[in-house]
Amino acid sequence: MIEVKNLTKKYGRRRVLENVSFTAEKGQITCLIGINGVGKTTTLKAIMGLTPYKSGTILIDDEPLTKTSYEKITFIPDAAIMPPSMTIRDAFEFMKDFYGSWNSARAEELLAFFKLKEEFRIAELSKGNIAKINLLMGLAIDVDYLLMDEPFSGIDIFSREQIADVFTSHLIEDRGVIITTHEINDIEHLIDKVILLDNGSVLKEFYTEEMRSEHGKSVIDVMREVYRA
Ligand SMILES: Nc1ncnc2c1ncn2[C@@H]1O[C@H](COP(=O)(O)OP(=O)(O)OP(=O)(O)O)[C@@H](O)[C@H]1O
Repeated sequence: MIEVKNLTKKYGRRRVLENVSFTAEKGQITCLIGINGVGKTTTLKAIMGLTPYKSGTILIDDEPLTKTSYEKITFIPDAAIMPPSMTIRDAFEFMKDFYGSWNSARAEELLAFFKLKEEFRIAELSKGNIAKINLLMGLAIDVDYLLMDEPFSGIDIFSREQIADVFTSHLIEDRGVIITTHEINDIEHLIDKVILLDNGSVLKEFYTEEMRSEHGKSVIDVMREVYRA
């Protein structure tokens, strides 16, 4: 489990996260939702140790982030992560050399799943295909937790559907996933847990199934209540 407790972060004098607390379990998809600039990416970066924070605790399977926890967790950003001059084949070779836990068989399977070819060059990929390659790179490392920043943002409906299919396939296995989004429509059915953020604070944390069965509300219903209040 990933536990974020009372995370507070400032950029200069500006407070961008204020006592943010939530948990994300293994085997579940947790979604950080909020409009642009509420602090979703900053939260993911703090979990990964990519940005310092003022106060708070972040635990991964009950332990603070250390060199060994990096074997447990990976971050999939929303921009190209590989140099544009590389082909997908070069990128695979790079990842294989860099990560002991690179799973070549899974990478090949994902490449076929997304109907991409090894000879494609990163520079030539569309935004949707960049998103697929990023997802592929993250999923092909054998880690327990995946953090994904806006995996569905700005890409066409068919690519979204393909990416969504990965979330319901064996390719995710029993890993814990945290994704950020400001558009919930297409992915509501995939999500186990929701964290609603606003102005750097958690407004509400809930399980989607519980919300549906006990209160008859969808994520969008709850968002309307919370954000319009
Ligand atoms: N390096 C930085 N220096 C100063 N301020 C920053 C920096 N990075 C982010 N911020 C500010 O911190 C706040 C939170 O940014 P963050 O990127 O976490 O938001 P977000 O919810 O991920 O937004 P988006 O949906 O647009 O990606 C924003 O107001 C942003 O302007």
